[in-house]
Amino acid sequence: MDTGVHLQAIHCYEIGSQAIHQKSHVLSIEWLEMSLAKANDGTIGKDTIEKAYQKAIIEHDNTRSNLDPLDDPSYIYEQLLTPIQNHVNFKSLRQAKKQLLINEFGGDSPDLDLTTFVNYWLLCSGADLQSPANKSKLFCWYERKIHPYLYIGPIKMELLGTKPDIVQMYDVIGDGKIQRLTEVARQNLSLSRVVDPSGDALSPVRTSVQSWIVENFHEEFRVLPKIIEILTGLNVVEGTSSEMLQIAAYTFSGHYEIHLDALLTPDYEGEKELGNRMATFMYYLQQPELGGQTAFPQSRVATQPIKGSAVFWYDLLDDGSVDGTTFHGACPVVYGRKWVGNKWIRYLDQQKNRKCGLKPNEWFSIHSATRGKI
Ligand SMILES: O=C(O)CCC(=O)C(=O)O
Ligand SMILES: [Fe+2]
Repeated sequence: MDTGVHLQAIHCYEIGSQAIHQKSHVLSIEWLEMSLAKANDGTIGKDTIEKAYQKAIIEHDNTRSNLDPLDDPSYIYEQLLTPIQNHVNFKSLRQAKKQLLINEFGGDSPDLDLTTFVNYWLLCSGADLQSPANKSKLFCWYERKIHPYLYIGPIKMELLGTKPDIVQMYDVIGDGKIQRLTEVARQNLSLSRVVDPSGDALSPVRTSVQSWIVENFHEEFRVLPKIIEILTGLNVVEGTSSEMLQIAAYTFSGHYEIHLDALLTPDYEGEKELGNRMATFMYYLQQPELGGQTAFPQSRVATQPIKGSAVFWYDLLDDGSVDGTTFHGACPVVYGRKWVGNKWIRYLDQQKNRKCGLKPNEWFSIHSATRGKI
């Protein structure tokens, strides 16, 4: 959305300088870079900006050196910037950082590393991180084959990323149902929590409100899990093979930093009986004007929160172990409101329908899965 209002070099400088005071290192460096890029507008001397910029880099690197890298990666870059800045092959620090992220990306490590974290923010800012080779594997199609129902009403599906596969399905829920779901959810909203080892916790990592809907209690919603069964080929029976429907709403700046949906605390309620969260089917129920994408750093894609669509991916590998490449996060909403509905599908009840893979921990491949593999 272009509002037609543009910041001048001096504005970016002011913001960058404030950010230095507040020790927001990433922000200060990026705003000062922006100020440098605009310096020709003559609103402030280039030397002044340059001085502040060097100061920001030194402060960043000092902080970086004194910190346990996993302490709080969100306000520092994952590497010292001074040596990169001195590297002759790069025209700008911004370009160097991007290249480093891309070089370092792609390892199989299931751990949340800093690159994953930074890529989340890059994706949220609209960066295109998919290589042409990646993109050549993507496609979209009308799904008509996986269930007889779809012969009459095929569903538009799009493979948006691979490893892990991320599929968006369009027009899977209509405006009437969306309105009713949000009405019912509103009666019972509370601040979102995250699952942590000591139980549920409020956290700045997740800033939204949410409520749970038992679809079975509402005649009008009973059809919803059945539709998900048709679309995914999985069993989606509430309480047996899936959880209740979680509705969450975000307003300005609301976000959910990268996380795994699969549960890592083995004695978490319900996990033993139902198995872990095997797959996520997430509806977009209301579309913000700007922001609010869902970023998948490993697949290098951010899905757009298009109302009425849903995003689907597997959180576990074939053998039931957690797929550490499924880190994802809700990007901050910049303007407007966003509502989503999460249906988490559990592992154990799927065994009857699902063919085992040939390797012990194979990745699920969604387009072949939806074409009848499972
Ligand atoms: O809102 C989104 O885009 C993602 C939400 C999410 O990942 C979650 O609730 O687990
Ligand atoms: Fe999630």
